[in-house]
Amino acid sequence: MTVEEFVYKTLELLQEEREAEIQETRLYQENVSLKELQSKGVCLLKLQVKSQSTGLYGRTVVVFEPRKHVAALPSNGFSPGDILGLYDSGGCSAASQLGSGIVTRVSQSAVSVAFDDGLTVDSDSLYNLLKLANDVTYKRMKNALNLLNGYSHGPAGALINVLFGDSQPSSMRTKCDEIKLLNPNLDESQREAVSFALSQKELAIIHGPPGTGKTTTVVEVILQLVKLGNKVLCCAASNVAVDNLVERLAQCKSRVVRLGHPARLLESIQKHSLDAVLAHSSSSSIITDIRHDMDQALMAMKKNKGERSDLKREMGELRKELRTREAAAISEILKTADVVLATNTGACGEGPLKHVALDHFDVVVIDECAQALEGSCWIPLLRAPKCVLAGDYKQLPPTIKSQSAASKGLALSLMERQVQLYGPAVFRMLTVQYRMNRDIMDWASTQMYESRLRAHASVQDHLLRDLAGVTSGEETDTPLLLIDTAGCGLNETEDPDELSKGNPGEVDVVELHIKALTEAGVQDKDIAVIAPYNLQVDLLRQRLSARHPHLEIKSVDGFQGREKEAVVLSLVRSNRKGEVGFLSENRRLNVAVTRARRHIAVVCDTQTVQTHPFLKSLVDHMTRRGQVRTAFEYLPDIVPQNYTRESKDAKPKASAKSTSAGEKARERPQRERAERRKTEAGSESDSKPLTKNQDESRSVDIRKQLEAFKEDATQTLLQFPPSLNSHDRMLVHKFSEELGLQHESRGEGKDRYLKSLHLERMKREQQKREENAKQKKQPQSKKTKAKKQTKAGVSEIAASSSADTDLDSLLSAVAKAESVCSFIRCKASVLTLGQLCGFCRRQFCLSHHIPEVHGCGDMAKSHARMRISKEGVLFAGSGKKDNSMDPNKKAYLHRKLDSKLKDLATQRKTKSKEKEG
Ligand SMILES: Nc1ncnc2c1ncn2[C@@H]1O[C@H](COP(=O)(O)OP(=O)(O)OP(=O)(O)O)[C@@H](O)[C@H]1O
Ligand SMILES: [Zn+2]
Ligand SMILES: [Zn+2]
Repeated sequence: MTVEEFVYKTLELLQEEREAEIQETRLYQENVSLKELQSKGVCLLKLQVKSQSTGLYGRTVVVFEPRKHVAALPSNGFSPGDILGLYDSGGCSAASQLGSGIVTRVSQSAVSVAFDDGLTVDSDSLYNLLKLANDVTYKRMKNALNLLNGYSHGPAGALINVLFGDSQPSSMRTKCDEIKLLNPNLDESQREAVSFALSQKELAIIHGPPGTGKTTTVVEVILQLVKLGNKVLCCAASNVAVDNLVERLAQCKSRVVRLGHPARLLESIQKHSLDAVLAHSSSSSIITDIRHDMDQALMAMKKNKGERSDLKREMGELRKELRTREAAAISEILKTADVVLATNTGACGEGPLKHVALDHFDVVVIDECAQALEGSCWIPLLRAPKCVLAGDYKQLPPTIKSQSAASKGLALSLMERQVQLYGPAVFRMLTVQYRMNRDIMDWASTQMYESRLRAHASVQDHLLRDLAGVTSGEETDTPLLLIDTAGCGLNETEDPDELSKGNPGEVDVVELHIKALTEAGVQDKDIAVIAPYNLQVDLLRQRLSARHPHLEIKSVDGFQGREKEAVVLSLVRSNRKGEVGFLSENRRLNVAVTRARRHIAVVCDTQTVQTHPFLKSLVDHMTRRGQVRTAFEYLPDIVPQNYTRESKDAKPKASAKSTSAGEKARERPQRERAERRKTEAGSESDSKPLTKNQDESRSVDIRKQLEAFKEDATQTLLQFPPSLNSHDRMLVHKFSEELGLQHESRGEGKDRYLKSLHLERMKREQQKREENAKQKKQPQSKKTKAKKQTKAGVSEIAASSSADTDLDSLLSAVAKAESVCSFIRCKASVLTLGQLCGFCRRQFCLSHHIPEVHGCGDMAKSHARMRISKEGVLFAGSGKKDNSMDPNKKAYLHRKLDSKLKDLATQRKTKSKEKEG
């Protein structure tokens, strides 16, 4: 591709992207409810002011937090440097904007925003924040691309030729194999990368997979370049990455200056910002004097209307003087600095860099290059004859709104384009990683990095149990844990209006696993919970944030560049079609998994996600190298899809019926087919630990044991030895569920055993216990847990006040209960935007209408299960196949199920009548 073609095409794609963004913003402001905006992560509603202060060179910094009863902010796409509009809680229309500011910090519980214009906020009011589209970036990219197109003389001529394939990259004549490293700890691959970067004449790429010390290497490259007398311009796509480099370089005593709005910089970095350096420079007192004079002139202008024109002239002169003085001071500062750092777009020619010559810099270093639009890289690139690009194009590319622009090439980063153009001749890969236990690393290494990664000895075997204060146990001894929800009916949400996806059942499992980890002594702050969907992130936060305030719960994209000791990944997707949505982006899964240092737990429906080969490779890896559990082990009361057990309060007699011999006989052939399918799928790849035959005979064995136990009325307990591996344990659970046997795991580690109890025997026991309890006249029913979370509903109010027979107060209580959300302590009005829960028939606001949120989760789940069994999915593992199920058979099952349900209902009615009578 020629420069002209590239520029032409990129400008067009950027335009398309820009239009998509504008279109989206317009949609937001016109048709979409604020609530929806919030769920898309572009706005935050009804925030209160936590604090406001003057800081940051005269700017007002306001910290916003959610209202008192909300534990955490909804998941959002806000990051430092974003431009936000401020609105009162009424809306987000352009007309009602109170001001705009820049995000300085975002945590799970607060957002800090710096406002330029002395704006003050009212600490009693509620505010909305909306992310504003920012066309400054576009303008700068467009400028740079146009400059690139017409580039004739400037320092980057030879570099441009290389980057467009017009001339081959070359290396320096003087070899520098005798570099004295400033950091003696660099490993072989890092040294090689440093020496390669120094010896290349125009282009060097450092490919740094997760945890391989890319920043460490880039810092060494920069320090070496400076030692050789080079002036370095160092850029990255994000403010965070730039600040990280500033911090590391400053530690090494190099003279650094950070360009950019001080509000966008980390506090520890601010002293290196141009503003701060300027304030401490020798010219600063003169500049302060001039500013002072200007302030006085301004005051005078306000007072003496008559002398205005004179004062105006004076102001003009002062302003001009200020500008020349400042320019001289800035120029001096930039020229004496060794390294100037900025974001790609911050390195534009209209900013402070206009005060240095175009050929001032010798090398441009771009970190995180794979996360930047190529257009933005051209802003700094035109300023030097050589560039060093660092990053990992196997992680997520920049976020692009327009799918079409992305697929037409906008998502291709400069780094990846060069690797495609020249191959190994222009890059060195870092191959020792300092983060992950090798069992975690191996999957990513094989799938993404040609099996070239090695785990450093300091991390290769590290486990959670090696952390101070953490006890050894099943959870903390394993680097890989797969919690399989297949066949457990923990389906993803199916709201067609909701663009995002959630999975409340997986939230339950994640909660229990977090509990196990923290009980073993792992600290909240060392655990990340990652989900690919914002809705799931919100459900997880609602459940976990209050109890674990330091637990980070984020989307995959929000975790790029980070690491945690333990990562719990909820993959969310669970559906009969095997749809995996944007989990199918391999790089997203790569990022998610490679955040983990010592432990990763993946909660997923293997049946659904295995339809995608890359996801399947992860499941296979975890099955082979790690522990596998089924969600049954976590949620003992979930019902497998093959086994229709009625709701808990029904009588045991009915339950015996539902596993009648006739029904079992009908299920068996289907189950066998499913098993066959499973082993066939396993044998397609060589990934299964057991051969097809071994696997089959193993499962037949276990099944026989369980069946024999069930037939034998003399036995009440069957124990399995602790030596059972995790796959076998899963089989025990699966078959026990299918046969209607109660089962549980007891003990820890080696002492662990699994026991199965005959369900009917258990029920008999329970019945006895219940009868005893009834005789003791226990008034409360056991199952009030769900109701506890909600306010007294209409029916309960009626019950309590009918005692007073005060009809008026009853009516007003009912009216009130109907106008506000029924969730405890929530005061949100439901008059216009309420949602009726189909299970408890109460009105909830949009934050609380999801059954799982307000306590109807169990009912929703059993409802969903019911529907699934109606639709013909009758046993674990049948999720995909049933499309091809014989329609006659399906109809038959359908009728059968309906009549059974009717039976149960009449049984229950007569039972309760008996009780009353
Ligand atoms: N040669 C080395 N010897 C020992 N530890 C190292 C070495 N290089 C890097 N590390 C360690 O590895 C971790 C990651 O390093 P660094 O911060 O440079 O990587 P990064 O580039 O920011 O991360 P990533 O590689 O994920 O992009 C740090 O804790 C660092 O101390
Ligand atoms: Zn409800
Ligand atoms: Zn509510």
